[in-house]
Amino acid sequence: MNDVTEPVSATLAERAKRALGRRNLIFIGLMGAGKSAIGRMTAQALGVPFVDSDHEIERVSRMTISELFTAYGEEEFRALEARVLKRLLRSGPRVVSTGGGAYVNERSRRQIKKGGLTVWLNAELEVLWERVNKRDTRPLLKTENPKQTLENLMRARYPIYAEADLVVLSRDVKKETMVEEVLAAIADCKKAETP
Ligand SMILES: Nc1ncnc2c1ncn2[C@@H]1O[C@H](COP(=O)(O)OP(=O)(O)OP(=O)(O)O)[C@@H](O)[C@H]1O
Ligand SMILES: O=C(O)C1=C[C@@H](O)[C@@H](O)[C@H](O)C1
Ligand SMILES: [Mg+2]
Repeated sequence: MNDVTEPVSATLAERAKRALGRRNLIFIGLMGAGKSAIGRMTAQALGVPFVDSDHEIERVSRMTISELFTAYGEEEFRALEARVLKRLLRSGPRVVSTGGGAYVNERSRRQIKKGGLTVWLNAELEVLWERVNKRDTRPLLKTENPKQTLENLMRARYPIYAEADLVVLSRDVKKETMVEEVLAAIADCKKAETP
């Protein structure tokens, strides 16, 4: 238990950093929720390193996510994702943004839960669709009706994402506002750090 009273002058970022301790902050949520964009800015605000599992997978494999799906299929991609996450989560504190399907995979979910505090960027379909329909880099949305596919993924995944420690509603507000809400959620989080 941390029963040290925070000085009134501590900024939101300082309070969040203290609450996070040595844990990682792990962003989860659907494609377009803002895990990469908001994750990077949150790391800057906290003054801790940022890593993005999709980017790290592309770096180590020297292939794009789309190429990996085409060459090896989703199952192999998930196995690689789990291996990369295990390494990224080894030491904290860091901000780790995951790919949209990572938390849905049992092996990765176990590692993520063990690896730190999870924050789900929860977003409505229209918000996600507006963001993802501009690019065709997401292999799971290369279907006849990608908006319907996105809705199906929401139905299947939202009950699982809901297991996160923290939930922040991702919507069309300034990214800085999103970061502030994430920091406030961490600062108010009652989940104690295990030694
Ligand atoms: N609050 C916001 N307002 C406006 N645009 C946003 C906001 N948050 C994120 N975006 C934009 O939405 C797009 C998708 O965001 P981002 O790439 O961070 O999503 P993601 O959750 O990492 O998706 P994926 O799972 O596909 O990696 C980006 O262009 C990003 O700049
Ligand atoms: O939602 C998903 O399953 C995915 C999301 C992306 O971040 C990538 O990890 C990949 O396109 C799979
Ligand atoms: Mg991303």
